[in-house]
Amino acid sequence: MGIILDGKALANKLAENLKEKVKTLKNEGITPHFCVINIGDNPASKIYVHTKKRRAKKVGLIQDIYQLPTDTHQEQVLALIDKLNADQSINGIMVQLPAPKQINADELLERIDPNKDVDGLTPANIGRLWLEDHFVEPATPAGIIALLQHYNIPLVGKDVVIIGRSNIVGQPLAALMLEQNATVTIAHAKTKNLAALTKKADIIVSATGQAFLVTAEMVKDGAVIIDVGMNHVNGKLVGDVDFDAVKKKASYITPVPGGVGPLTVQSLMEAVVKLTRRQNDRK
Ligand SMILES: Nc1nc(=O)c2c([nH]1)NC[C@@H]1CN(c3ccc(C(=O)N[C@@H](CCC(=O)O)C(=O)O)cc3)C=[N+]21
Repeated sequence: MGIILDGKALANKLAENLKEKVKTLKNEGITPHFCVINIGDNPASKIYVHTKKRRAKKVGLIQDIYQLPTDTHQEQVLALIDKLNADQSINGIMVQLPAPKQINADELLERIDPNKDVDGLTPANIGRLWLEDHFVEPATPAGIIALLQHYNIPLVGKDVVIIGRSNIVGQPLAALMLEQNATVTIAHAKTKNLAALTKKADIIVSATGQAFLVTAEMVKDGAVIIDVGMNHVNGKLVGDVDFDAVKKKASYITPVPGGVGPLTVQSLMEAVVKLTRRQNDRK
């Protein structure tokens, strides 16, 4: 029976440490200040933005939310990003994804000053990630690495299968795990035989948005299971993994909710503080 990787508990613990760090900064006259740009009324985004607001307040950060209407023009958002880039009092900027159809999200991300890139999603910071010379990491991958570290689950030499190749999860997580000397395979919708890959994996990470994608038959005895999925099934939040069945075979497994999600938000807060310290020439 697998041990539950309690992301919520770890996020709370890390938040306490971060709060102390922020206090120290405040005593030096520095209060980390970041901005979230949310375009339109995606219901999931609304929830995340509020979760962040709560967490930011708890840790002592200043967070501004720029809620823009669904029909906002690309140029308006670019102008806002330019303004925030130039504003010395702002330490971090992020654009909540997904954005409405008329918006070119890649162009928005490219416009963010890499030094203020809380999400680590600008081309410069994605490049630095693969060069193993990074100062900020995308939040969900950073949270997953923190979770594995906390439970003393090593990555060196492990066979990892990541299902999903998104810019915000699969790809950056592959870079971070490779950096820790794991052998990483990224599977995706066109992968020929997913089960053949996952059956051999020491660690499986699923980030697809397909409920019940990962079944017990696909999992090796003693594997570590990280579920990044967020799916609503009959009004209930579930991940990509058939949790009850897979739990019996896994050595460790993350629940949904209470697993990777809370650590994503915590990692964002950590990134804001990291960037703030860096902008003020602190290690
Ligand atoms: N630019 C950008 N950066 C992101 O980091 C980003 C994004 N866009 N778009 C969407 C995804 C998703 N994401 C989550 C944040 C919190 C929870 C979270 O706190 N989940 C709770 C449950 C929340 C609930 O009950 O709905 C949990 O898993 O326990 C989940 C997912 C951040 N994302």
